[in-house]
Amino acid sequence: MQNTPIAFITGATSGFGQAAARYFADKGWALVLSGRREDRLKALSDELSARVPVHTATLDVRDADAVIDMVSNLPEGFKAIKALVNNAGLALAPQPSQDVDLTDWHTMIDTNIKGLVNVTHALLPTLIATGQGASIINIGSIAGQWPYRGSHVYGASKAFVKQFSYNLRCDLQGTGVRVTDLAPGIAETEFTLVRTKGDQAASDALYEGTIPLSADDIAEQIYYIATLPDHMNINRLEVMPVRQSWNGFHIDRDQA
Ligand SMILES: NC(=O)C1=CN([C@@H]2O[C@H](COP(=O)(O)OP(=O)(O)OC[C@H]3O[C@@H](n4cnc5c(N)ncnc54)[C@H](OP(=O)(O)O)[C@@H]3O)[C@@H](O)[C@H]2O)C=CC1
Ligand SMILES: O=CCS(=O)(=O)O
Repeated sequence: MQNTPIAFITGATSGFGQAAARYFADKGWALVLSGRREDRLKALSDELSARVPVHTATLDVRDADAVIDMVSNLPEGFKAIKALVNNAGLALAPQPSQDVDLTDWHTMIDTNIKGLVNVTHALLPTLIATGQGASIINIGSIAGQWPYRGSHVYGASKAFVKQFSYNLRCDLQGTGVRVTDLAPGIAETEFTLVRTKGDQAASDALYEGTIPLSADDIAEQIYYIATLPDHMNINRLEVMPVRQSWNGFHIDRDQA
């Protein structure tokens, strides 16, 4: 266990986080896994702990005190984190800004921005102690780079993730800790079910007739970034499926 690298993954109950937990376990990493759904954490721990050491904690990343408490009480053998995967996040309200409830905007800011900041702040001393080869992998999005209708605060929160990642790199220069903004495009997970507040038909329709990224595709990229040679840092990695590209500008025209 002494030389076993440890990954700390937020949002491990579904999608990218769950796939990353499995991927890192396959490669022999020890795992600290968190999310709000305790039953799913337990099932994942039952599945993986026969192969690698696993510590789980139910955690809402929006709760800064709970994050500090969890990180300060990591059990022996799970303290020397090598890779932090800041993955917990969500989009809400795909409709235009003018039709969105303010609470949905607040939830995205509290989770995607403040939650990611809470976890990063709590783990920075540990990651700096690990030093050379440590990584912070922040899950951004193409929405942080490219505007589209209905992206509003979600895209803006991921633009924060991008710039925070770059700025962290500046401050961590000399510590050996790498920072990456991994920005996926359309990927089939529970993401759209959450975004549409449980509309399975809308979620299915989004992914129908195309080939989106899978959670496993992104897990592989996360692992690739975490295991690069110590002297290499990928600043930002944007990944889309081949069947996704950009839209044109929208022009508002008078009716003929
Ligand atoms: N799927 C996609 O197309 C893309 C997704 N992303 C980003 O990838 C990340 C993972 O999303 P994805 O796997 O697709 O979606 P899922 O909905 O499948 O997974 C989201 C995960 O985040 C966790 N989570 C959400 N809110 C909180 C919270 N307050 N505290 C702790 N955990 C939380 C959920 O766990 P629980 O509910 O148990 O707390 C769940 O494990 C997100 O940051 C998302 O923005 C980026 C680009 C593309
Ligand atoms: O972050 C999610 C990808 S998309 O829905 O903005 O394309």
